[in-house]
Amino acid sequence: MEIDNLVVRYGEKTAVDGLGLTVAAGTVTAVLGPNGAGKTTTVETCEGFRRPDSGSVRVLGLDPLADHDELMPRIGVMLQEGGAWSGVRAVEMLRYVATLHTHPLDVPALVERLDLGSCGRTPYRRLSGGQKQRLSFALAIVGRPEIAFLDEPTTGLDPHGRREIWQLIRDLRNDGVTVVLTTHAMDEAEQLSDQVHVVSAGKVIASGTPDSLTEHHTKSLEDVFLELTAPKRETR
Ligand SMILES: Nc1ncnc2c1ncn2[C@@H]1O[C@H](COP(=O)(O)OP(=O)(O)OP(=O)(O)O)[C@@H](O)[C@H]1O
Repeated sequence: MEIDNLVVRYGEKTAVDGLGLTVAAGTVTAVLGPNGAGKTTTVETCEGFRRPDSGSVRVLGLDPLADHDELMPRIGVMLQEGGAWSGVRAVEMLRYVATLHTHPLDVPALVERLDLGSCGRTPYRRLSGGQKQRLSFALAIVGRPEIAFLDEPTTGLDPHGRREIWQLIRDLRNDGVTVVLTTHAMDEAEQLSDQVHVVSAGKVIASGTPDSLTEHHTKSLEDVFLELTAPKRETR
């Protein structure tokens, strides 16, 4: 995936301001940044949900807007919220989405791994936050995507759910799937990613492997992040 000099505005607000990054196939990339840095907007542009004001985005060599129909079956998307109809039952929704794909994952196995069995007949709107999160993850991967975009995949999960999702992300990488995730959990980025990009005010301000950014783990990724994104003080 390649993003080059991307600019996305909401009216007067420039959410993404000349952002560029490349994601190598078969790797896990974490996009970190303070609230409002432009991560979700960038990812949504890659998914074809937003139109760039300038710059370009290529995903699997395709333009997310012009090649939308060709790209959509090949990508998996986990949004920060939503993604299912409020009245639909959890497992029904997963089964339905599986039928839209040619070679879906085995739904009962996915239900078991993500512990969705006990809430399988619960309407989406009545699921707990963690159950919604696990269902959204399942919906993103059930179609065996070539690239999975995961927006804060473990926010609100208990430690068991978090570890299960981490393992599933590792399994995706082992199967050759490219994973792009946004997260505020520094341990998650450190544990899972091959490459980290730190975004601030709509631009990439640092990139590297967790090892290089933490200077061979002599610092924590959280300290590196805090240094990089500290508000600038006026000097007189
Ligand atoms: N639909 C919208 N209309 C207007 N402004 C928006 C819209 N979506 C996002 N923004 C603004 O664009 C900026 C970037 O938002 P974005 O959601 O991309 O950031 P983020 O890095 O994902 O933040 P967070 O970590 O809080 O999820 C923010 O200032 C936000 O208020």
